[in-house]
Amino acid sequence: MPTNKLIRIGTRNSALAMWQARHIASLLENAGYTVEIVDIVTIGDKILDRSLSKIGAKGVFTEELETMLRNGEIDIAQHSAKDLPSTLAADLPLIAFTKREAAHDVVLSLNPDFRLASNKGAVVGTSSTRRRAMMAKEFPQHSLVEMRGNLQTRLEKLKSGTSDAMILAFAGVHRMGMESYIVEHLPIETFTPAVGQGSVAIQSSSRLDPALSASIRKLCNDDATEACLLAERHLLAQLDGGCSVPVYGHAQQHKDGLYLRGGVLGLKGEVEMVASATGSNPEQLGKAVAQNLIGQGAQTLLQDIRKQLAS
Ligand SMILES: NCc1[nH]cc(CCC(=O)O)c1CC(=O)O
Repeated sequence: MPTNKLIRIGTRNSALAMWQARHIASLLENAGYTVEIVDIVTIGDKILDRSLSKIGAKGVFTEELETMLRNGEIDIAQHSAKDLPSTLAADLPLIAFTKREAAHDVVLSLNPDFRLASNKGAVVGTSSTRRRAMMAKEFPQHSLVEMRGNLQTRLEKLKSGTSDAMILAFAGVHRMGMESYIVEHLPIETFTPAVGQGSVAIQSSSRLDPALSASIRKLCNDDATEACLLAERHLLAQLDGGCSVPVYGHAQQHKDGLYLRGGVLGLKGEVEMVASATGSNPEQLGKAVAQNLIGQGAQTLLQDIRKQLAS
């Protein structure tokens, strides 16, 4: 262990982010480090009256933590890997990805018998363009409402009758102990998760002591998850995606190598481009799947979508 035994972890202060920061803290404390959690309220947490796609800027949850990393106010920052832009500044690398939780989406409702397929027409809450597009494609009978805010806020909205059901990532629901509201687990094939969903990423400054950085990586990184996340993130970077456009990507370790499936949907699910491949090099795999999608016209579709979201 390096001589500097105190590690300061920067994090958003939502309950989910704090859970994740404590998770990282416990991995480090188990190895003898002392950890201080430095929590902040980000722009993304302050602006709740507009959808993320309308705020537009990438990194509304990450920029302020990046500044603190650069200033040396924190040693590492933890982020939901899903919330990270596909490309980061070269001086602020990701040094670890924690073992991924089940990555799928789930449906929450107060009605235990609620099912998306058999219900004839309900109000379903979601804030992501990916989930909206998938809903429009798979279950067009439902109407969709914006559900922003942290998971507790969204659960309160559900309880107050804002919607009959809502769609969330299993990972967050699990971490927040809200499983009792899950009425349906959505299949990875039709509701393929967002890039990075379910894993926690650790970002550092390139100025961090290399021995400390290596030690943090050793304690927190899961190699299999990292390979998947790198493939997914290279896919997203090639498409110039981000969490505000309806792009998905999910990699899994199969017997014959790393398998990556990715796609882009029109905002109303009216078109979909899908591609998949197997490989051993995450970067090459991500780029290959992206190239396939680009060959199908993904970039034109995404340009169109960005215009529609901006207006
Ligand atoms: N965009 C918000 C966000 N960022 C990460 C998670 C869930 C936890 C994870 O994917 O690791 C969520 C909530 C959700 O989409 O349901």
